[in-house]
Amino acid sequence: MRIIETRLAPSRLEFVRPLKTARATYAAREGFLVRLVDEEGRVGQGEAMPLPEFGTESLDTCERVLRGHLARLGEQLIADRLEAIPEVFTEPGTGSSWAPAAAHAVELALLDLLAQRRKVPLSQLLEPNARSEVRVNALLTAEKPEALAEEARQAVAEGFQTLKLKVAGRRLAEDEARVRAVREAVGSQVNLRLDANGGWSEGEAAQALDRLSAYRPELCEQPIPANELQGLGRLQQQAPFPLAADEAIASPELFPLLLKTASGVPAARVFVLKPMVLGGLLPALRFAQQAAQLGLESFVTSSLDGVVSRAGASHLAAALPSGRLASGLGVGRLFVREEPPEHPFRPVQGCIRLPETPGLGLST
Ligand SMILES: O=C(O)CCC(=O)c1ccccc1C(=O)O
Ligand SMILES: [Mg+2]
Repeated sequence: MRIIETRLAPSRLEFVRPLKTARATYAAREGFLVRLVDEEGRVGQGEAMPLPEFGTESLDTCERVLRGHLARLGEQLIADRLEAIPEVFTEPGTGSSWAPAAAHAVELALLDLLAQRRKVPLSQLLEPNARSEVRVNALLTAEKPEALAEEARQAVAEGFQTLKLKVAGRRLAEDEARVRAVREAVGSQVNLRLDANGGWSEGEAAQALDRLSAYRPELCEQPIPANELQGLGRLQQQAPFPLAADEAIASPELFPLLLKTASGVPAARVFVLKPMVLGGLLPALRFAQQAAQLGLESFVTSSLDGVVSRAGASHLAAALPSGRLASGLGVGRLFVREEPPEHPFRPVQGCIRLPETPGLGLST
């Protein structure tokens, strides 16, 4: 394929209310939307929404690198093969300019085009046996136990079977009251996922996981800081339920160490794949396949980004080796307004049913 036109537009998504994690509070998300037009007039869409706390480049670097990628795109003939796509935005010999959000945007727009050219949904370009729907979790954002319980009841009434709750950054007794309130509100059949965003020390985590296990969590994301891979592996050996590495998967260079830490065990039983952080869908898929061969599971989440990225992440989720764990892609309702406003990637009954149209399945 040949790219005959490229477009870059800034994008900003305002949260309905600020989202607090153990590490940061977000009022809005900012990034860029990319459009690539091929020689037959098809339009491929991509999006970059950097999240520097998770190891991506800054907004400024993202724009600079993205403009460079787009300038080079017009100068080459790109083979109509999956393997050819990464070569477009990995400049030979410049390993230092790792800008995953910029790479994600270009990769996604090219994948959208390639899938349209092959006349298949993006999920099937990634994996011929991709599933046709993905289950998603509801992200609960309230702070107090009573408000959380109400939010949880409402999510279950809307059809969500997996709820996710941020923990850490406050006293364990408070978190215990919050987790208990949610469990009591929804009963034993709903999956309750915890996310500490690295907010505990190893000792605190051991105590918290032990205490919170009484409420039967499905898993806990990132109990301790991202760089403590051996500590995470140790905690997982002791923990009464699965731990999930999230912030720890800061770049593809770490993949081998996550699957086998210095002590010989994997860092966790589950891996959270954020395509924006990993530089695209293809590196994320490759990692999930390696993990699955070792009996380790993965699920996909957005990094709180826009419709275009979540559409790509939904196709990736459908292509993963297993769809058992719900994906973190139901965050659209946290934003005041989205672009495009109408799209098929809104969960219905806790499920995103993938469009059958070729490519991403987003109108342009
Ligand atoms: O999983 C979800 O539902 C949403 C994704 C999410 O929580 C998230 C979004 C941005 C940054 C970090 C995280 C996280 O999982 O820690
Ligand atoms: Mg997380």
